[in-house]
Order: sequence, then structure tokens, then C-alpha cells
Amino acid sequence: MRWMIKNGTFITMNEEQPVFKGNMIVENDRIEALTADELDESQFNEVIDGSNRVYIPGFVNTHGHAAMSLLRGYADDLALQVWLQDKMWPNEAKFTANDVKWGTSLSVVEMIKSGTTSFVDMYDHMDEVAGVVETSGMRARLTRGMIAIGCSEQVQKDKIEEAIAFSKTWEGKANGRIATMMAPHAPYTCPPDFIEKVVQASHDLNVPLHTHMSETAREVQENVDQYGARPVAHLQKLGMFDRPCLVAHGVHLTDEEIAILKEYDVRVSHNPGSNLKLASGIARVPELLKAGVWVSLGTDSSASNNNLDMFEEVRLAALLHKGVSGDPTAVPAMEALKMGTLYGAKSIWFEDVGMLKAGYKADLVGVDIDQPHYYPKTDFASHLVYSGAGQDVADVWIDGKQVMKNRTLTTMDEEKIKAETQACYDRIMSTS
Ligand SMILES: N[C@@H](CCSC[C@H]1O[C@@H](n2cnc3c(=O)[nH]cnc32)[C@H](O)[C@@H]1O)C(=O)O
Ligand SMILES: [Zn+2]
Repeated sequence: MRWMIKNGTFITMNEEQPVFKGNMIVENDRIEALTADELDESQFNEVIDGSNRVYIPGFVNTHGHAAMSLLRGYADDLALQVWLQDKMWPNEAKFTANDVKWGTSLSVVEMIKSGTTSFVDMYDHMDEVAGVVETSGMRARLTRGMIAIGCSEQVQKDKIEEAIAFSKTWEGKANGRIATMMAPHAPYTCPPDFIEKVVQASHDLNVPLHTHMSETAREVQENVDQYGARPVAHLQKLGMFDRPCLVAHGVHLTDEEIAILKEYDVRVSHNPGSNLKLASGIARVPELLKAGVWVSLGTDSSASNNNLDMFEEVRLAALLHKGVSGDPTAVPAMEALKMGTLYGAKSIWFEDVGMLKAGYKADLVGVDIDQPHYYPKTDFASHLVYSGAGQDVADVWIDGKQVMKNRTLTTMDEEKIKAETQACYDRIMSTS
């Protein structure tokens, strides 16, 4: 299969050629070329007119719990610990594999429709999640998240075994669209010896690690009280950073801790919407970027966001850090877009994703720019960040395959998924 987009505007994330106007050729799963040459259209299986579109690499959502869409709007306006312990965990305990399947499907529909082509998911019943990723055509780095406190030694062991089995089964599957990780949920939900076992498994399997870290001031203080160290030093001591590691949030960090994250090449998923909603604080993103840490963007779950639209995270990243620093040059539009795309791919070790460049995976999004909020036709990176929204996404390709065509999904039955998730929600809420 070889196809092309003609007369498009491409925001590439490639510094050598940030904006390209012309044609893009895709062969199978990869971009073959960006070219201004006249092409013989009969040589292609499909020729798409790109003149009313701006194309960007698909967004990479580097932290979330897709099935939690079932709890969207269920418990708003609460602090993290109360929200988690009193509202989320008792209901999540009722989730069956079927609930996870439909909740995840709903999230994948939402992600594709708002231009996300890769995502990270930390949850359980992960075989269901991987199945949805496989059939939807999505790309993902998936991990069986593990909460170990309150669990017997046997249950802890079972969780690690389950996570290992998941990784062994799914790593590299779906034509390489699925990758895996190992994820102790957080330093406050996993005892040190448990974390060490997970680090060992990450080493044995040769997959990265993922965890929630330094999300709230309370978490940091309790870590000091319990272990005599802040979360960064604590996880460093347990060997987490000796492995490739992605941490979610990283809100409360000192200068020294930022230096440690850089030294160990730890990647940070910044989740501005979730951090604002749970009043967790504001991450030191300009300082992290300045130190050379890979900072990407995540929505977290739609129970704390409450949607999965990466346009919102990109805009929040661009606005928030200007507001708190008093520096209007902090996180410019193009940097925010890169955080949502290229840096996301880098953050999850997807080395050939996140750029519109020959040789990269054909994961891209066509945004409908024939709308009032994209006029006048000037700087489209600015328009996308400061004026755009997920609903503007018209076409989506992942791995060279079109998964949305003019806002119609080609791989998923949206109406069925909406009905099934409603039924799951109704059942969960009717049982105690
Ligand atoms: N139930 C699993 C763990 C699932 S990992 C994903 C967990 O992350 C939780 N979660 C969602 N958002 C956040 C957040 O912002 N901070 C910390 N935990 C979160 C969520 O409630 C879910 O329980 C077990 O058997 O151990
Ligand atoms: Zn989370």
C-alpha cells in the first residue's frame, strides 16, 4: 500500500524543516518522503487532497488509566487521597474484565477522535486493554499497575507474575504497535521490597518502569515521615532510575531532584489538567525542560480531567507556566506541541514516532482548518495550541492505516461502545 497526501501543510516537529507545504508519501506503515516534486498520481493506491488540512504527528498521551472513563464525573472537586481511597478504589474494585474492555474502548474512541495516536495505560485486566488496542489500530505502551499495600505476600506475588505474563504475551504484538512496562503504582502504595522486585522484573524482561511520583505535597511529606527520604531519593535508592523510567506528575521537585532526574534520564509525564483539578500543585516544567529532561503530556484518567483531549493539555502546558512564572515566553506554542507529540514518543521510547519525517511511522492527524478559528491562515502551530480543539481533528492514521476518515471511525463501533459503557456504569453503581 502506497498513498499520498497532496498540497498539505505539515507541522513536522523536525527542526530542520518545522513547517512543510507540499506532498507526503506513505508506504505501508512508514512515511516515505515529504516532497515538493510533481508526482505521477497513478503510481499511488490513494491520493488525498490535503489543501484544507494541517497535519501533525498524532498526540502521544503519556499517562492514563483508560478504563476509568467509567467514573467520569463520578467524584469531582476532591483532593487526591480522598478521591482515590474513598471514591475511586471502592468502585474500581467492582470493575470486571468486561467493564475494562468497554471503558477502555470508550477512551480509545475519544482519543482517536481528538487526535491521539499513542497512549500509555496503567491499569489491570490488561489483556482486555491490549485487545482493544489491537483491534482499534491504536499504538500504546501498556502496563499492569500494581498496588501492593494491604495485600498478602501471595497477592503481591500474583500481581507481579500477572504483570510479567502480560509483558511477555504482548510486547511487540499488533505489528509492533503494543509495547509494555512494569509499574509499581506509587511509592505510597508499594512497600520498598515490592518495588525492588518490580525493578528486578523490569531488568529481566528488558522493559521500562512507570510510576506515579511526587504528585502532592502530602505524598512527599508522608514519604519523608515513613522512609526518611523524599520520593525521588527513595525511588533512586530502590533502583528505579537505574532502569529506563517514566514518572507521572513530578509536581513537587527540588532543584537537586530535577538534576537527579536529568542524570538518570528519567522521563516526566506532565499532567496539567489532572494536577489542577485535584489541586495537586503545578509542576516545574520550564525548569525541567531547561535541565534537559524529556517532559511529555498526559491526561491521567477521565475521572480526574475529565476528558482525554490532548489539545487541552497542550494549551494548559503553554498557558499555565506563563501564568505562574510571570514569563510570557515560557513554553512557547511549538514547544508545547512538541511536548504533546515528539517528546511524548521519546518519553516512552517510541523512537520512530512523533515526527513527520521520512522513515518515521505514519502516525498522523489531519486537522480541519476550514473553520473560523483557524483564520487568518498564518501560524498554524499557534492556531492549534491557542485556538484549536480535539473536535477539529478530521482524519487520523496510525501505522499507515486510516482509523478515522472525516470524523468517522473505521475500526470501532462508536454507538455500540457508548451503549455498552453506559450499561457497565449502571451495573457498577447498582452494586455495593
Ligand atoms: N487495582 C490495581 C491497580 C491499578 S493501577 C491504576 C490506579 O491508579 C489510580 N489513579 C488514577 N489516577 C491517579 C492519580 O492521579 N494518582 C494516583 N493514582 C491514580 C487509579 O485509581 C487506579 O487504581 C491493583 O490491583 O493493584
Ligand atoms: Zn495516574
